[in-house]
Amino acid sequence: MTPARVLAGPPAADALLSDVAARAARLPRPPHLAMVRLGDDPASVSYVRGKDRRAREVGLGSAVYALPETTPQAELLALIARLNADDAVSGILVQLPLPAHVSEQAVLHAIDPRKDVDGFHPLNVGELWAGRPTLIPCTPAGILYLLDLYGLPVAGQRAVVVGRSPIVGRPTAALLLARDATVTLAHSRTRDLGAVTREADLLVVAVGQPHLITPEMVRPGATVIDVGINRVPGGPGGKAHLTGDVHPDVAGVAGAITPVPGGVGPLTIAALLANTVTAAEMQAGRRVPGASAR
Ligand SMILES: Nc1nc2c(c(=O)[nH]1)N[C@@H](CN(C=O)c1ccc(C(=O)N[C@@H](CCC(=O)O)C(=O)O)cc1)CN2
Repeated sequence: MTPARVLAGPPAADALLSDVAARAARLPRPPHLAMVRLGDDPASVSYVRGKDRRAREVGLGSAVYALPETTPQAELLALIARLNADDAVSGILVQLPLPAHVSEQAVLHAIDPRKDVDGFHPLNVGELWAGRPTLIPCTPAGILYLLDLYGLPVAGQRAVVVGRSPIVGRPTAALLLARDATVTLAHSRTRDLGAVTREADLLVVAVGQPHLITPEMVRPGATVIDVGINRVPGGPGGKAHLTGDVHPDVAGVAGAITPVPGGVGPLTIAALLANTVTAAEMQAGRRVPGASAR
């Protein structure tokens, strides 16, 4: 069997970002993204820094509110209320995960749904599941953009999503359904996972378990989207290295596959900036909400 086509994330992210820059330039003022981070978790620091840098590169305004890990929930909610009320702010993002003393639900519910560029507010979640256009979580939006850019079909495909997280698994299933795929959502209690994944024309894996998906679990020729970002020991110089939820040997069976790193990850940031421009367009009365679920 010929090795799988590699679906590289960076060129797809660049294509999306050039569209973001063009749309931002057509607005009366640059869209502005406000990001809130609590604590100094190295991965969160790096992701927020990447979002801030990319935002500025494409002509968006960006501000990072880096708060101590011990910040009381009430203080965080007060900051969100100020950002909600500030007309200069187009989009608000609170980087996850949050420290244990802060309720993720309280925080995500507090963000104005029109500025919810992560698509995590229950109103936006509900609109997505209803199949209506709305602000869509960034990794799922990035996955669909990647599939479209590489010309891979979605409508009518048997899609299996492994993982039911609110950030990736659930919204990806909703989005694939909105795009007319036949969707199965598998999870940690799914019996005979291999039998389920072998049914997939399109397999999306987002569980955070290194190499969970092995070649015999994949239908020959299937498209495999690996969302796992696992830091495991054994990299050069004894350092940790990144690996996905999909075993590298799956590339010998699949028709197309995303690498880790350099697959879906870069699309997450590009999709966030696309959502920020969408939010700004909506606020400027230039766009019907979202218009990107289908
Ligand atoms: N408020 C949010 N919090 C989190 C989200 C989110 O969408 N909104 N997603 C993840 C983290 N994340 C963005 O925030 C993110 C994850 C991975 C990447 C990425 O580019 N990954 C690279 C590898 C980078 C590395 O070395 O770690 C890749 O896959 O090539 C970007 C953004 C959780 N929190």
